Amino acid sequence: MRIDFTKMHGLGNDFVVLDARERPLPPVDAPLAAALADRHTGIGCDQLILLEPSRAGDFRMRIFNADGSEVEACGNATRAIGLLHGRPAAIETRGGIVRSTPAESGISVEMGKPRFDWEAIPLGYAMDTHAMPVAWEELVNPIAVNVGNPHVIFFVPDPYAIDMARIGPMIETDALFPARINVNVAGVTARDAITLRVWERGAGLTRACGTGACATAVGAIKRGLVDRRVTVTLPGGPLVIEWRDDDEIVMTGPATEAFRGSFEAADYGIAV
Ligand SMILES: N[C@@H](CCC[C@H](N)C(=O)O)C(=O)O
Repeated sequence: MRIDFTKMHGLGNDFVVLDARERPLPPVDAPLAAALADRHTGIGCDQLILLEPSRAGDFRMRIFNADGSEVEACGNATRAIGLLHGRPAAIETRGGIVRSTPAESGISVEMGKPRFDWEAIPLGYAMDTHAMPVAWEELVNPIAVNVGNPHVIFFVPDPYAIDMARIGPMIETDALFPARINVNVAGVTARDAITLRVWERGAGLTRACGTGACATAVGAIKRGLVDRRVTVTLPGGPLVIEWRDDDEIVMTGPATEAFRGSFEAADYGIAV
């Protein structure tokens, strides 16, 4: 049995998309997701996206990191799936319903409302999440926010001076974060501009992270560093993030289909 996939990306954060909305597929579990995501022995991606029918929205989007872990939210994948769908969609995720709409400059997504309480991040114990009294080497006093998935944000003079490949995994797996965490290092360059790099939970350094851009913009607004509409520039390019007065975070940016293909189920140990 051959299984079709679509390879997509948002600013270079790349996805293998399996579409089970119309026709059921064999179950996807963590080992299968990790095998398909492997860049040497599989198709290769930062996240595997599985689309399924939903009662709560137009369809459900399940998100697996490259290490196989299933997670709640993915901003760039939501834009990619919005592009694939071709019209406005209410998309059910583990993090809640998100709404994508085609826009002049790509796809806009209503990502939901941020949460700042320590249990919602989640943290391992009670702490002020707006100015956390913690440090990892030169990374100090972060802010933590959950935008569907958990993020910690450090504001630094130059994000490109931080050795993220070394310090990112240390923070991601610190006991303070029982569900692990996405690690953002951000530099504010103007009232409407932020430079950002992200060490993603379960995927490592990616070219872009949509939820990271949302969390960082919200964190910078909370600290009074930027205005409520800001361009966040990642290694892969810019996203525009607005934190509206009704508390909703709106992300706008590009999404791209790279190619379509198929694989033999048996090659990945899928019994049919
Ligand atoms: N690349 C994504 C985030 C994917 C999930 C994340 N690694 C997590 O574990 O929460 C994005 O664009 O938001």
